[in-house]
Amino acid sequence: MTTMNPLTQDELKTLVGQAALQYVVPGEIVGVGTGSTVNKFIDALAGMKNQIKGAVSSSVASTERLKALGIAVFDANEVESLSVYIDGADEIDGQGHMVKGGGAALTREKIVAALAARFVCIADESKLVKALGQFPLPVEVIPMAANHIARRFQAMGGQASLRLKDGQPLVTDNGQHILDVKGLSITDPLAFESQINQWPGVVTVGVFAHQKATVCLLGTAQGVKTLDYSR
Ligand SMILES: O=C(CO)[C@H](O)[C@H](O)COP(=O)(O)O
Repeated sequence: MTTMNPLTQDELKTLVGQAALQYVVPGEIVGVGTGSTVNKFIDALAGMKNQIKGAVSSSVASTERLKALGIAVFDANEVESLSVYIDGADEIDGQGHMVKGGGAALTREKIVAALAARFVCIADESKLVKALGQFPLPVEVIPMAANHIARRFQAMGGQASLRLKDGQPLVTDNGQHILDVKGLSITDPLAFESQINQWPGVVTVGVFAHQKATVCLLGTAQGVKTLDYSR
């Protein structure tokens, strides 16, 4: 008897990246997220580039990949709305609320997601959680507010650290910094997102509850599972 090898995380990402093509509307512009799972989607999208008008991208990295594959990239200001936005997540719960920003692109991701009627999340099954909060929460902040915001998180039981790259504070595509916050309990994602977004100096908090997923294509050992959050 032969035993089947379980799929690697990379293979699961490829599976869901390809599965997301079914949500791309021919003739339209598609919203494209950021990250290693989205990279698989972008590679698959290249196979249907002649059937779409192009993409609106959520990061410099995704823009470069799209352009390298011959897919036209539009500025978000050039589009009024999108039928669909496709992106990964660091965590997704049973209601479609997500934590995002592991790739530091959360602000542009939220902007492009806000333009779209549907958010299709693509993720391997390790991202599905009962409650958000295990993955350190990314928060994009104005640099001069970083320490003040870190102290506010500390007062609510979190530990915030400035994300570094090559020993220096990481600078986002928007010229800002990222705090990664551990130890938070996010029991009400909608209320939490609204609360943190009001703090002076917060550009974007990485909880996506107001722009939650409509559908999640989850890569599992049994294949792609579709979680529908639209009802
Ligand atoms: O929010 C993101 C980038 O800011 C990504 O969607 C998230 O980090 C998941 O990335 P990956 O597909 O590489 O696991």
